[in-house]
Parts: sequence; C-alpha cells; structure tokens
Amino acid sequence: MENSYARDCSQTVMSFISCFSVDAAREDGSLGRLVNDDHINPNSNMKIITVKGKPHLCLFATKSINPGEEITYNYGDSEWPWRSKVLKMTLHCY
Ligand SMILES: C[S@@+](CC[C@H](N)C(=O)[O-])C[C@H]1O[C@@H](n2cnc3c(N)ncnc32)[C@H](O)[C@@H]1O
Repeated sequence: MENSYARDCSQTVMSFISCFSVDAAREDGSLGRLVNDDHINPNSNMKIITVKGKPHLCLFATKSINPGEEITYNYGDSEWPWRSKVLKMTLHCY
C-alpha cells in the first residue's frame, strides 16, 4: 500500500473502497498487482483485512477457479478505459 496514493484518491492506479489502492506501477514481487479487472463476471473480490492495525487488501475467490484460469476482480465503478466499447472495437480492428 502506497501512502502517497492513500493521501489523494484521485491519483490511485486501481481505486478501491475509499482511499485504499494497489500500486501496480512498480514490480515489487506482489502477485496482487497482476490481477486484471472484470466488472461483469469476476471470480474473486477484494476485502480489507486489518492485521495488527495494518490494512491489507486481500482477494477471495467467489467461485471455483481452475488451474491456469485468470483471476479477476471488479476494480470498482470508475470509467476504466478498457471497459469502453469504442476502445474495445478499436483494439479489435488492429
Ligand atoms: C494491476 S495491473 C494488472 C496487471 C497487468 N495487466 C499486467 O500485466 O501487469 C492494472 C493494469 O492492467 C490493465 N488491465 C487491467 N484489467 C484489464 C482489462 N480487463 N482489460 C485490459 N487491460 C486491463 C490496465 O492497463 C491496468 O492499468
């Protein structure tokens, strides 16, 4: 969790529940930063678990996930560019 992001929600990379975010910009060995968004049919969801006073963003499967299947969760209600039908059509054309 990056404090710089937590200070200003408008700067989050993957905004999640108020001011929490996952900093996916830096390779830090965390597997959570590799999980893509699916707002229609995700197979996991994220919960905040506080351990010893420190919040952790944890993914929990919401259905059975097969080996090799991509893990996804809903990033939230922002207008993420990859959700745009226009962008999807543009990407599909190339
Ligand atoms: C936390 S990273 C996810 C892992 C990333 N795909 C990677 O390979 O490092 C978030 C970034 O992945 C991409 N992304 C996430 N979900 C996506 C989706 N459903 N379709 C296309 N790109 C997606 C976006 O570029 C987003 O900024």
